[in-house]
Amino acid sequence: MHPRAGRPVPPRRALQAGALPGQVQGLRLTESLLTLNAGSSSIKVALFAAGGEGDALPAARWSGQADGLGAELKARLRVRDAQGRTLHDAALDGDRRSHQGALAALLEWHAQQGGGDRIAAVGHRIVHGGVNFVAPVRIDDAVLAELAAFEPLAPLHQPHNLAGVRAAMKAFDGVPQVACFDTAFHSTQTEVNRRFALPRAFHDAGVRRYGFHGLSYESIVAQFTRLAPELADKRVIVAHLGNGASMCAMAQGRSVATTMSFSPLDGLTMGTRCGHLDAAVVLYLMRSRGMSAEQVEALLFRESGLLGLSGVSSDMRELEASAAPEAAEAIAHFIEQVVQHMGSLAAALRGVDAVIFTGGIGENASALRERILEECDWLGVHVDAAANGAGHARLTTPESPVSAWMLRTDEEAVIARHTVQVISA
Ligand SMILES: Nc1ncnc2c1ncn2[C@@H]1O[C@H](COP(=O)(O)OP(=O)(O)O)[C@@H](O)[C@H]1O
Ligand SMILES: CC(=O)OP(=O)(O)O
Ligand SMILES: [Mg+2]
Repeated sequence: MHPRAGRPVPPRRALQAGALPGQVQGLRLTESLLTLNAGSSSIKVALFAAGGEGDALPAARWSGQADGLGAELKARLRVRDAQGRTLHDAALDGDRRSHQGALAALLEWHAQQGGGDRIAAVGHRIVHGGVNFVAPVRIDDAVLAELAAFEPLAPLHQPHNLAGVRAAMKAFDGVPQVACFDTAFHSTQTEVNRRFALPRAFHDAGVRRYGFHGLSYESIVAQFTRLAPELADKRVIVAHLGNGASMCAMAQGRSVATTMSFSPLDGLTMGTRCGHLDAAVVLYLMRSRGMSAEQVEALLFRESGLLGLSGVSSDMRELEASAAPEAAEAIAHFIEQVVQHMGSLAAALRGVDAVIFTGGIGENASALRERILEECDWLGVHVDAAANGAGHARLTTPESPVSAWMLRTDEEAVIARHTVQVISA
C-alpha cells in the first residue's frame, strides 16, 4: 500500500528540548503567517503577525473559529483578537455550514480587513500522514497526491484538510504551504504498541496503529512543561475530548500508547463515531445486512457515537441540556469509555503521575469532568470539586497522589511554530 512501508520509523522527540510552542529556537517571524485547522465539526484559522520578542512568536493577532459544522447543528463563525475581544460573530447559513463554506467565509472576512498583512506561509493541520510523514513538510503536488491517498482513512478530516490546502494555494498564490501531521507525535511508540495482531505483511504495508490529535498533544506537553516541569517528565495521560476524542499515555513527553489507531474511528465514543468496535460487526453488516462499504462508512463515522446513542445530537452541549433519557445514557457511555481507557493507558505506563483534560469537552464540560474524575478515584486521582467547577488548571486536592489538570489546547501555535521552522530551514 505504501511504497516505503515497513522501514523502522526513527524515534523523535516531538519538541526540541527547551522549545515550546510560540518559541522558535534561533528563528524569528518577520512576516505574517496563517494557520488552518479543520476538525470534524470545526475550522480554526489564526493569523500570527510578524514580530515578537527574541525567539518568541507573538500570540495570534486574530483567531477565527467556525464550529457546529455539519448536519443538524447551529453553525457559527466567531473571530477574536489576541485579547479575546470579539471582532466578528455571525451565524453560518446554507452552504456556509459546510467546512468549505465556513472556510470561504473566514477567508472573505480576512480579505475584507485589508490590513496589508503579507502572508509569508500557510501552515495546515493534516490529520493523516501515514507511514512516511513523521515531521512537518512543505507541500508540493507530489505530497498533496500522497496525502490524498489517506482520504478514505480519515473521511471526516483529510478531505477538508486538503481542500483547505487547495483553497489557500488559490487565495495566496505562490506562498509556501506547510503540512503538520496529527499522526507524527505517535511515531515514538514501540513496534509492539503500533502493531495490530495481523500477519506481519499487513503492518509492513501500512496497516498499523498511527494515532491522532498529535498537534494537540504537543501543545499540552509544551504547556505542562512550563507549568509543572517535574511532572511533565513523568507518566502522564492526556484526554483530548472534543467532537473527535482520544487519549494518549506519555512518558517524558513522548507518546507510548493512544486510543485511536489506523484511523480516527478507534477508541473512545465520539460525537458521530462509534469508537472501538468488534471488526466482526463490519463483516456482519456487509454479509447479513447487505450494506455497502459506503453505507458502513456513513454508519460508523457519521451516524454513531453520541448522535447514534442519543438520537438527539452529537454535540455535548445539546446532550447536557436535553431531558431525554437516551441523551443521559449517551453521556454515561462516553464517560465509561474514558474511565475504562484511563485504566488501560495507566497499565501501558505501569502507573500514572498526572492526568490532563483538553479539547472542547475536556476544557468546558466541568460536570462531566467531575464525574470522570470521581470514577478514577481508585487510581489515586482525588478531585477538588470546587477547583474543577471554577475551571482552575489543577483539578485535584493538594494531597491527591495523582494530580489532574485542565489545559486549553493550542494546535494553532504548534502549527505556526512548525511552519516557521520548515520555511526557515
Ligand atoms: N461549554 C461546553 N460544555 C460542554 N461541551 C462543550 C462546551 N463547549 C464545547 N463543547 C463541546 O465540545 C465539542 C467540540 O469540541 P472541539 O474540540 O471544538 O471539536 P473538534 O473535534 O471539531 O475540533 C462539542 O461536542 C461541543 O458540544
Ligand atoms: C482526529 C480528530 O478526531 O480530530 P477532531 O477532534 O479535531 O475532529
Ligand atoms: Mg479538534
